[in-house]
Amino acid sequence: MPVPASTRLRALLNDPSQIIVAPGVYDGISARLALNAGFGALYMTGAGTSMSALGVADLGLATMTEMKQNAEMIANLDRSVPVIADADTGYGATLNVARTTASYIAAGVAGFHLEDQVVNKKCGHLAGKQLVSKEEYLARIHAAVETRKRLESDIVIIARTDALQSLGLEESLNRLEAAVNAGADVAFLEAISTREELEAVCARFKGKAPVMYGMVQGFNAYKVTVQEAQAFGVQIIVYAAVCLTPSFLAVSQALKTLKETGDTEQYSGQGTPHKLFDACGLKELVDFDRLIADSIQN
Ligand SMILES: C[C@](O)(C(=O)O)[C@H](CC(=O)O)C(=O)O
Repeated sequence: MPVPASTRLRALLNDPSQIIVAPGVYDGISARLALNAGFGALYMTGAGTSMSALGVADLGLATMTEMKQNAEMIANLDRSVPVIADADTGYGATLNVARTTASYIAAGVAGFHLEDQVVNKKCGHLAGKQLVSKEEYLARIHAAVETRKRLESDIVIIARTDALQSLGLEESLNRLEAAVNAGADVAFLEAISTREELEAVCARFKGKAPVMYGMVQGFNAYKVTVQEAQAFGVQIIVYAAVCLTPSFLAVSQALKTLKETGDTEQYSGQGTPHKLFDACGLKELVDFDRLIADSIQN
């Protein structure tokens, strides 16, 4: 029996000398490229899923089913590489959160984060976010923890709070601490923008729970390298936009060039689309097909 991805993620988390670096992926190509680049974990960005699967900005429009479907595809490209997936608010009340947890477990997701925004949420870096009460947030965490227990899973539950913007640092840390006491495994303070905030979350959870940091370039996120994050005590760092930003910029440029010049020949010497097929498993698929054909003939 192969080791479940959640168990692998737990093993990584149990070693505080390691930092888990998870690039944000949102579709088959970005996930394949991140796997081919050798990352030991992936992060399924909800913002990226919303934009790539639905064509809309991250305003809580993606449903649980759409999120789970994307997470399942990504998690099953290489089951030995754990995928941490965005589960937003859990998509409803307690029973919805339980269903989300069960669905993510069945999909092969290794870990997921649950936050305290209202169901019609916004990307964590936008203004005007609204929160549910601490009690309602903790009910979400309890529902996930209880479901995990009933399904005998070890999926990693990451508590995220978006409270920094409206309630401030101390109340945000209190919310995360209560979530960890309720059985969440990891603390994720969303939209950190200063060194003090990053230091404070690491200090509060030192020896109690691993800390996750969301490093989104271009927003107001406090900028750290992987090495600096590790020195602060961060154990998971996710780069939600690392694939989104270059794909947005490069594709926009290529389309502009086609529109203006009527030509795509500047890419002709690059060896694509063949290289892209190779990046997405062409050789393995052809080899498999041949193996079966040979086995029928013999
Ligand atoms: C982490 C995040 O939830 C995501 O969906 O990747 C987003 C990131 C983004 O919008 O770039 C967030 O809310 O921070």
